[in-house]
Amino acid sequence: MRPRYDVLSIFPEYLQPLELSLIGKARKSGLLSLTVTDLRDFTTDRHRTVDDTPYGGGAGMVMKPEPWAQALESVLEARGDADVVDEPPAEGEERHDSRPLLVVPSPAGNVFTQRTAEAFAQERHIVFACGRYEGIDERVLDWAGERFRVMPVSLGDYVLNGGEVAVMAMVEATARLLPGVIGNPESLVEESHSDGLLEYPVYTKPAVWRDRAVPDVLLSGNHAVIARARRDWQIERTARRRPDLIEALDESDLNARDRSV
Ligand SMILES: CC(C)N1CCN(Cc2ccc(Cn3ccc4ccc(-c5n[nH]c(N)c5C#N)cc43)cc2)CC1
Repeated sequence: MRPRYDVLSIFPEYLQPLELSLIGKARKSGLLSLTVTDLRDFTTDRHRTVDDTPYGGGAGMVMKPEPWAQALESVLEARGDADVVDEPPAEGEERHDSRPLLVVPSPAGNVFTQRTAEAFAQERHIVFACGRYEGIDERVLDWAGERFRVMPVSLGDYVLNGGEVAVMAMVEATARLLPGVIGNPESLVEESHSDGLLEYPVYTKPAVWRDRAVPDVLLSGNHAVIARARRDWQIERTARRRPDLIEALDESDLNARDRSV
């Protein structure tokens, strides 16, 4: 599967860093397709207006619905597989919903986590709608629900000025899970959050740096003991920095991790 990601924004240049590094290489080697489109290309007035005053009053401006509908319809037409018919579901399986996923970054969205990134990495086509101002006219999300699976998503409990930063993070967190994007897939296994715990501390040469030595256990060559030490450091670090994650892991889960070392 070659996933397709479309990003709609009034600041397309904001997404240029996605042309760099591993994601840029993945695009160039055809592991994924990423297209960024300027929402203003779907306006009709000479000022290329995308916003207007809010009904009901209040501070700020709201993004007009029509440019969004035109842009989203254009993305659907460009899919080129509009006539794709979903294969009938196998016995006992749910019917596959081939509608693309429309991710709408929002302070009011469900929080994006590693689980969300893993789910996104299974998607054939994701459209990311970067809002600005006070947000997008709510009717757009309602209208889009006829053609997309609509998912409001928040990067976290803090306020940004728009959706672009969130989309950068989501695309990176998702694309790095795709086969072939990260050189060594092993490095995906022991990452923070991949197993519910924060990752262990890492060290490299020199063995002693500014009077600080690498923990002896890492120089022992005993892989079972090293693995055990790393697990202990993960649990200790998680308990100290993210006790909420420890609570989310039940006792048997933690013990199972210990047994697996
Ligand atoms: C009372 C009245 C003056 N209040 C005014 C502020 N309102 C909340 C409000 C605040 C900022 C923005 C700016 N903005 C526009 C599109 C957009 C997309 C994502 C995010 C965003 N922020 N934080 C995240 N984790 C996000 C994600 N993902 C922010 C966005 C939009 C909306 C609440 C009402």
